[in-house]
Amino acid sequence: MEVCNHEVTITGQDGTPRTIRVPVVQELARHGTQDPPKMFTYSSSNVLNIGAISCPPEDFPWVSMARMQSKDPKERERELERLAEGAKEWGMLLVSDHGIPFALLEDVKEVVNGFFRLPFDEKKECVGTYASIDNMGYGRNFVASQDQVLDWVDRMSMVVAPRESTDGLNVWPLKPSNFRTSEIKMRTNYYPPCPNPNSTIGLSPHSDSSALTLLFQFHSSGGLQVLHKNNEDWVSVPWPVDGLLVVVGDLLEIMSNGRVKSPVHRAITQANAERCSIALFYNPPSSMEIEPVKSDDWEDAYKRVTVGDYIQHYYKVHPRTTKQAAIKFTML
Ligand SMILES: O=C(O)CCC(=O)C(=O)O
Ligand SMILES: [Fe+2]
Repeated sequence: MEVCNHEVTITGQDGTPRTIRVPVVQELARHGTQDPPKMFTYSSSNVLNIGAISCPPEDFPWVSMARMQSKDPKERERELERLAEGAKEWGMLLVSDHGIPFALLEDVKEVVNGFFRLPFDEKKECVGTYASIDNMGYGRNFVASQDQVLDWVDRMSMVVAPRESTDGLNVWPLKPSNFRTSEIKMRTNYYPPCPNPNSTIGLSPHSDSSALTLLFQFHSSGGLQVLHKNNEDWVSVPWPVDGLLVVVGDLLEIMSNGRVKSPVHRAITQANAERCSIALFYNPPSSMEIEPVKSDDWEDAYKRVTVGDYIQHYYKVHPRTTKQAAIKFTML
């Protein structure tokens, strides 16, 4: 079998960058690999427990955009309270009645599927080269060291806003031609089926460095799990197919002075199903300084930080470490 590889630059212990080659998981799946390479599998000394409890949809927080924009101030207020409660307890919530036409979401799926269905060489060719701390372009999830167990995912990431920004625009795929219609910063995650879902992970546990993330998935077969902040249980997110999911990111945790927390989440793999998700990351400009909101009844827990400095730090420690280690950078 001819193996296609992503080229990944890692920084060695002595600080020198080195390029390593990592198999493209979509290609492994396409060739019907029954035994994922060791670099993707957790062993008995390095245990992965993908179990999670299920959560009835009515117990998971959601808000209605329609009610949030209601003419009735009481209804708006009630919905805002639900939003605040959900964000505080879970750090994420589903959004219904979002008003985005189903047909438009279907078009987005079609375009992203169109990209991932291209042969590997064409995908590589039609997405320009890139070099950035946050892994823009067509490639894979972060690789910090050669000893790391790698995630079973291929990704495409690009900076798409502000409009005048040229940062990352060279990674806009040229095919399919309608890929250029969006104005937002996005990352697509493609998780091929994996014959070994109990010893691989689609996306390792992480919190998002963003202020807010908006997530959209193509299949309701499941895959996203969130760590509940109180009991530290992994919970499968009960995510309906047309629902959007809003996730609190680290920057919002800092700005809210810890009133809302960015949740740790992960994506598992599935034996017989592929899955695709799109994440839109919303950040203030990188030169902006953010500071925790002050109030008399809440003790200051975070420092002022420049967005760019935080993101730089996040990617320096990511994914070798836990969320706590990343956000500690800004804690008093
Ligand atoms: O695939 C998913 O549902 C989660 C994606 C995600 O967490 C991310 O891209 O940061
Ligand atoms: Fe995430």
